[in-house]
Order: sequence, then C-alpha cells, then structure tokens
Amino acid sequence: MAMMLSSGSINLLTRSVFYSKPNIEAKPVFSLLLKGRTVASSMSYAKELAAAKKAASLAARLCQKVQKGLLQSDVQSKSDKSPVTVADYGSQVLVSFVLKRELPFESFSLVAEEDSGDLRKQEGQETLQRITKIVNDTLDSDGAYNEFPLSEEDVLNAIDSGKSEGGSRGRHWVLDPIDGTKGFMRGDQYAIALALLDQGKVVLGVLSCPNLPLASIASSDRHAHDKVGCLFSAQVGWGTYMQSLDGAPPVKVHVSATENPEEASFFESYEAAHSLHDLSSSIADILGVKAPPVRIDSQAKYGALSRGDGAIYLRFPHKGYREKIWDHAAGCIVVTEAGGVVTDAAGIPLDFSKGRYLDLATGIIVTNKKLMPALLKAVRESLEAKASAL
Ligand SMILES: Nc1ncnc2c1ncn2[C@@H]1O[C@H](COP(=O)(O)O)[C@@H](O)[C@H]1OP(=O)(O)O
Ligand SMILES: [Mg+2]
Ligand SMILES: [Mg+2]
Ligand SMILES: [Mg+2]
Repeated sequence: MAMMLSSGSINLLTRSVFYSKPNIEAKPVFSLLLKGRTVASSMSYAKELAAAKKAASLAARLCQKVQKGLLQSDVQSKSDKSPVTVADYGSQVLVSFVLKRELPFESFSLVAEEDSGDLRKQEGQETLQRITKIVNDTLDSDGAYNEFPLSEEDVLNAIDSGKSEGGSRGRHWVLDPIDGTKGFMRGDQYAIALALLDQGKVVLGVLSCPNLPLASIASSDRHAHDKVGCLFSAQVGWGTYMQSLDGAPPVKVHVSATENPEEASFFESYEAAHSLHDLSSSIADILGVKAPPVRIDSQAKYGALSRGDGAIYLRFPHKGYREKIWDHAAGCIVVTEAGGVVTDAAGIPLDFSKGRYLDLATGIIVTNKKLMPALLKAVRESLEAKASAL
C-alpha cells in the first residue's frame, strides 16, 4: 500500500517504515558561513539568494491565501488541460516583481512556466482583475513595496517577463510559481520553486513549501505534523538550509546517510499520470526497499529528501512527456547541496543549459551517494526487463 502525503493528514498505519527524526543539524548559521568562505564562487550569490528567499516567501503568502479560499471560478483550462489558478499567475507576478526590486542593478532574465496569453483574452478579464487585486493586497500586507499599486498592464508585463529561453550563457532565473498545481487544488503539497542559472549551472535554489510539516514526514508522532510551512534554500558550495516560512532561523540539513536499501523509503509523484508507479515499484523491489512508496506532490519531495525524511526519489514520466527546467532546478540544488545526487536514469547529471526543457531519455532518480550505484543497477535491470516484456 502506498503512502499519500496530504497537508493535514498523514497515514500513520505504515509508519514503522519511517525514521523518527528529521536529519537536521541545528548549528548557528554564521559559523557555517565562516567555514564556507573558502568557496569563492558562492560568495557572489548571497544577495541573489536573499532576494530569492524573499520572493518565494511572499509568493507563498499569496498562495496560502488563495488555497484557503479556493473557489471553482479560480480554475481555468489551458490548452494542455492543466489547471491554472489565480495563484499560479499571482505567484509569478510577485516573484518577478520582488527580484527586480531587490536586484535593480542586475540584468533580468526569467524562465517561468506561465504566460499571459489567456489573460489578454476577453474571457480572462475577470481573472486578471482578481490577480491584480490579490497581488496588491499581498504587497500591502508586506509593507515593503506598497508605494504604488500595480496596474493590470503591470501584472501582464510581469507575467510575460518569464518568457526567457534560458541557455548556457549569462544568468537566468528559473521559476515554477506553483509546482504541483494538482496538489495545490486538493489542499495538499505544492511548492514555489525558484533557482538561478549562471553559465548553464544551477547556482542557487529556493523551495517554498507552505504545507510541508516542519518535522520529518517520517515521524510517527501525529502532533509532529501540526506545524507546517518550510523554506529550503541552497547555494553552490554552501550547503542546504531549512527554516520555517514564518521566519525562524535557518538550520543546515543533510540527506539520509543510510546505505541499506531495506531501511530506505522512496518518494514518487502523488499523481499516477506524472510517473510510472509500476516501474518505481519494480526498481524498489530489485533494490530491496521494504517500505511502501510515499506519494507527495511537487518539488516538496526534493525538500523532504534533503533533510532525510526518505532516501530515494523516483520519477519516470509517461512516454512523450518533456521535463521542464523549472520542475527540477531548485529541487536539484537543494538535494545536491545537502549531499545527495540527482541524475537521469542512466546516471548522467541533469543539464539545465539547453533552454526551457531538460532533454532526458527516461526518468530522474535521486538518492544519497552511497545508495546511488545500487539504485542505478536496479534501474537498469528494471528498464531492461520492461523492454524485453514488450
Ligand atoms: N503528464 C505529466 N507528467 C509528468 N509531470 C507532469 C505532467 N503534467 C504536469 N506535470 C508536472 O509535474 C510536476 C508535479 O509533479 P509531481 O507532483 O508529480 O512531482 C509539476 O511540475 C507539474 O506541473 P505543474 O507545475 O503545472 O503542477
Ligand atoms: Mg502547470
Ligand atoms: Mg511544475
Ligand atoms: Mg507550475
């Protein structure tokens, strides 16, 4: 039986498979920062990281507000049939606005999921008004940027500033304003995922996960899940930190250190349409994983993995699906800086320098360095068995 992680309730019947504590080391941040000073390359991203955290936190505030009062009329249908909400657009507007305001002297390029096409049509006018109102209300509630309300045209332009193609040159922000829209609409897990590419490499990432418990989701103590709202942040060479979205100090986190697949639990998509659950199960069986899969929406999986709530993430989209860079850039650096490894199914690191898409043959696998060789072998065997059964 699979575990489904929803925001309010975690099925505790199968809890014996989980670890009892999140893998968090509560060290004062400044001492860690001093230690990291030798990593010269990372010094230059401190102000970008601060801006990214601010942007993703403010966007989370807007999303939380919308999720609470989610109305059927907030849902539109796009040509790809994925639901797009006022919150997707509003989050993209806020992130774009805050980054530009916080980093006024830097050139700005943003690769983001949403565009304003539907909102520029007659039938999008009511939605546009609602987005403009909620964006201005959120900016007002923050107090830092409330001198002029944004107009509807400002909102459309902010959304369209996310049209960059990215690539291997220069700096590009990469944004999924709501990752896991289906989870968001169910009231479950979702994330605001923001990363920075520099010369094609992910150099920082922030994951804002408003519904993720601050304590390990592996904990069997049901009260441990009462407090929710996590902000993960990572900068190349500096490690990964987690703090609560309400502003508590960050603590450094690490992936699970387990070498034993029998102790490992694995994460996969909540939505069967997003990943082949049968293939994940066969890989887990070959590897010797005993625990049932833990199914969570969005890049919250990468966040939970970075603090050791589980040890493996398996993602095998259905044939023909093309992965986008905004669905993995922030999650990838959050896990790698916490000591994990993120590769395609052949063990090749993900390449974020090719534009808006990741060119992947099969899937994405994530685990710690010790388990990766055995996981790769299990993946290879499962894929071979699948191919020979066709
Ligand atoms: N058919 C699909 N296969 C795989 N992933 C998908 C598919 N449709 C949407 N997604 C994207 O998968 C991610 C969430 O997947 P999961 O929760 O399974 O990890 C989201 O980025 C979601 O987009 P979106 O950002 O619009 O929610
Ligand atoms: Mg979408
Ligand atoms: Mg997404
Ligand atoms: Mg999205």
